[in-house]
Amino acid sequence: MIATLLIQHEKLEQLPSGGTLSPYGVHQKHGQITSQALQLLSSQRRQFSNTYISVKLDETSGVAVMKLKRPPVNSLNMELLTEFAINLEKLEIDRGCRGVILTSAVPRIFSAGLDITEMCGKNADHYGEFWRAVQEMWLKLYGSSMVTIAAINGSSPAGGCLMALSCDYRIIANNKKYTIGLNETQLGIVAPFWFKDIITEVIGHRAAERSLQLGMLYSPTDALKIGLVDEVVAEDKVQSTASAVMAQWLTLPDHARQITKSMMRKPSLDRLVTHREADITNFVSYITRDSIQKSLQMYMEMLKKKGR
Ligand SMILES: CCCCC/C=C\CCCC/C=C/C(=O)SCCNC(=O)CCNC(=O)[C@H](O)C(C)(C)COP(=O)(O)OP(=O)(O)OC[C@H]1O[C@@H](n2cnc3c(N)ncnc32)[C@H](O)[C@@H]1OP(=O)(O)O
Repeated sequence: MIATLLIQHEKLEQLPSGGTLSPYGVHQKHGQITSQALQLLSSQRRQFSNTYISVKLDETSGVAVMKLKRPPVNSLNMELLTEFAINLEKLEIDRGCRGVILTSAVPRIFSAGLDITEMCGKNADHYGEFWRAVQEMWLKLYGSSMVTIAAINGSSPAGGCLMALSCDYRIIANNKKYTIGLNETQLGIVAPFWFKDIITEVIGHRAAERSLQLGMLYSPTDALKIGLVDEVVAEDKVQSTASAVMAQWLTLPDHARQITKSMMRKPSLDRLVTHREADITNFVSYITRDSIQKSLQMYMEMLKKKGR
């Protein structure tokens, strides 16, 4: 028992931020064994935090709450994406964790999507590396065998919406100011095929086509109407609803649910895995176009003006 806990704890030890997805060891430092074991046995919660992600795992329920914490808008830069993938992988291999609630620590924002500054004014190698990190985040989240619930406590455009779409269930706060959707065309860019595939899976072909072409951002109630989210609840009920839904999902045997989830998601995952390198090459050649760089720069200027 103690040995298992020690290994789990080692798996969950804080990794330095900005690390890579390389495997990490499970060797324990001998001098720390007793105190760590005692600490673990007396506590049902484990927490760890990186620069942009915090995780709290409740060992009694087997549910982790993962929060994005990159103010002002949780835009997804390379470091956050990498930390996200590492933390999710750590939870994935932790036997004590069966479900993850994904939410934001930043008021009024779930995530503003990909950090546009990562896609502007950099070189091709950077864009390639960045896109690989975006793919990795998605493969880990969409491919997770755990129950994943998005507790959307703020606006969630583009890449933020993709994260929510990749979860098993979406709960959004009932606030007209919050919007969610894949608005890429409004930036003058195209959502890649796997963004398109996932929104189509969730809301159906007709709604996805309209939504993607027009780069639509929906209020919570409109998002519910088209099935982009599963539930709209009062702002102060988002977390408790997420916990209640999670408890319901976790009443099912993991084995049956996981195989079913995998059956449903495997074709989309395989499509990206098979075309991963081509997708990176495509992204780099697309994003380095002068016209695309100009569109993104203009969009950033517009955002900055609006903020003043
Ligand atoms: C043919 C083949 C095609 C292949 C295609 C391949 C690839 C291309 C596709 C790439 C996919 C892209 C996905 C994305 O996620 S792109 C990002 C899209 N995101 C957005 O459009 C959201 C923009 N932001 C907002 O709408 C708002 O900021 C907000 C999230 C609603 C929050 O509003 P508010 O609270 O009023 O905050 P501010 O607008 O004042 O923003 C505060 C500061 O944050 C900066 N900001 C905002 N969003 C981003 C972002 N996504 N990236 C970087 N920075 C961002 C904003 O400029 C403000 O900065 P300042 O304080 O310095 O002025």
